[in-house]
Amino acid sequence: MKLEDEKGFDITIIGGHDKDGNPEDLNLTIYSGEVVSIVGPTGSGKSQLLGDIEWMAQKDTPTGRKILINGQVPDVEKRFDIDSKLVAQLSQNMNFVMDVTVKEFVEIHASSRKIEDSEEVIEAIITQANQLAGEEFLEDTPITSLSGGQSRALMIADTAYLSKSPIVLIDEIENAGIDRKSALDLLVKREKIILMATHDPILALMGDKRLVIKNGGINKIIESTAAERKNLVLLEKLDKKLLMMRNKLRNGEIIDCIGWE
Ligand SMILES: Nc1ncnc2c1ncn2[C@@H]1O[C@H](COP(=O)(O)OP(=O)(O)OP(=O)(O)O)[C@@H](O)[C@H]1O
Repeated sequence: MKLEDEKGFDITIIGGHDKDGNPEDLNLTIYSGEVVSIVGPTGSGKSQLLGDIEWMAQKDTPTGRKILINGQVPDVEKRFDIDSKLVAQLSQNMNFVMDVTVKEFVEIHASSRKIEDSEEVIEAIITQANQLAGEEFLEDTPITSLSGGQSRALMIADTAYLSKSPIVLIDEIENAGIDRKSALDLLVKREKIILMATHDPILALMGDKRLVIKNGGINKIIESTAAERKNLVLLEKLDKKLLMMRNKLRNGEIIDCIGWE
C-alpha cells in the first residue's frame, strides 16, 4: 500500500486523562495537509502527546489516549513495522555517526526508497537544505562535519522529499538555527499531517489549529483566526529583523541603527 498516494488520510486522537486522572474530553481528527501546533508550559505533556501518536497509543501509555488511523485502530504490524512507518520524527537531538558524504547519505536513503530519477531529487534535497541552513555545505561534505543547524536542515529536506510517512512530528525545532518558516512550508507542500510541539510564537501561530496542553491533558483547541494570521505577518517581520541583526553580529558588525521603518 502506498500511503503517500492515499487521498484523505487522517488521524484521530481520542482523549484519555490528565496527570490527575481527570478525563480528557476529546475526539479530534486531523487531515492531510493540516498543521497542528502544540503549546503548553514546560513538563505539561507536549512531547508525551507526540509520543502517543508515534506509538499509535491504544490506552497503553501514561495518558490513556487512543489513536485511530482513517477512523480505525491501526493493525499491530503498522504499529511496530519500520518499513511501513506512518510517522516521521524531527527533533532537536540529531547526530550522524556514518562516515559518508552528504550526497552519499542522501543517495543511500533514496535508493532504499526506490526513488526514480534520484539524481534530481538528491540535488533538490541538498539545495533546499542549504537554503534552510543559511550556512553553505557541499555535496561532498562529510555528514559528521555538518553543524547542528545544517544536520537538521538536511533531515528536514530529506524527510520532505523521501519520507513516505504521512505524519511528521516535530519536537521544538525553534533553536535549530534554521529558517523555520521555510522548513515548515517545505513539509506542508508535501501534503503531510504535521504536529509540532513548540514554545515559539511564530511556529505556534502557523498551525491551522493549536492544542493547549495543561497538566498532561489537551485543555483547549484553538482555531487560528484572521486577526492571529495578521499578527503572524507582523511577528515574521520582527523575526526577519532579528535574523538580520544576528547575522550582522555574527559577522562582527556594529548594530548602530535598528531602522524599523
Ligand atoms: N496525561 C498524563 N498522565 C501521566 N503522565 C503524563 C501525562 N502527560 C504527560 N505525562 C508525563 O509528564 C512528563 C512531562 O511530559 P512531557 O515531557 O511531554 O512535557 P513537555 O510539555 O514536552 O515539556 P518540555 O516543554 O519541557 O519539553 C513525562 O514524564 C510524561 O510522560
